[in-house]
Amino acid sequence: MNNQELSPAVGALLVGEGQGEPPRLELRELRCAVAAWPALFLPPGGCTAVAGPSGSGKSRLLRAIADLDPSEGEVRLDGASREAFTGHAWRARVIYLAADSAWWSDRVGDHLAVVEPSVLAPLGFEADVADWSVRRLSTGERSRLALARALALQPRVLLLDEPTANLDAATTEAVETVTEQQRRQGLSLVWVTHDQEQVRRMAAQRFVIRDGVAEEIDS
Ligand SMILES: Nc1ncnc2c1ncn2[C@@H]1O[C@H](COP(=O)(O)OP(=O)(O)OP(=O)(O)O)[C@@H](O)[C@H]1O
Repeated sequence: MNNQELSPAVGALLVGEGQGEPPRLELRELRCAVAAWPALFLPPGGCTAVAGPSGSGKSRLLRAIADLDPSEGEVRLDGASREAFTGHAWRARVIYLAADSAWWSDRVGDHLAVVEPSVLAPLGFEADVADWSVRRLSTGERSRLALARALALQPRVLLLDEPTANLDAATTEAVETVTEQQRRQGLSLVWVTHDQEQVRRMAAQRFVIRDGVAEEIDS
């Protein structure tokens, strides 16, 4: 088989293999109950966008990568197989950020591993947000604080499920700025969005789920 016969994703995978450094996140033949992702090569600091019709399996695939749902296939982090991690250790490094975040205590600060002003301030919060009640949060505040909560755990990969769907333009920009900052420090992102302008701004790689299969499309 020559390189022209390879899908773009598999081609990138082979290029990455040749460079010696393992990808931050690598998928081979990942399959969950409703969809499959044949190949993904995501470098440190990289961002892959995922689109597809409602119900096509975007959330389920992200949950499968995070090991929140059962799946088959190979998932690697910095070259290490997911099987080498406990579920808890994997999910601390590969965090799934749901579109509708769950909160288990009424005090915001109880959810933050650290109160990090350099993350909270660009998202529009001061450190006293730790004392806020979760019940008072608007939808957009919940989304932004869920992002801050995830970043406080210093993940290696963040799986973002429509993180700006409920946000206005200014707040969307704040989320993109914070995630860009984190990418410069090596955080890798898989970003589900229907916003094509956002895809152009954020992602070098793009996948679309067609007939239950994530296919790479030209960037
Ligand atoms: N726990 C579950 N058990 C069985 N089927 C499920 C479960 N969760 C989701 N599904 C189904 O799997 C399919 C894919 O759902 P998923 O939430 O991944 O879609 P999506 O592409 O993220 O859609 P949207 O853009 O509307 O959020 C849907 O048909 C959904 O009804």
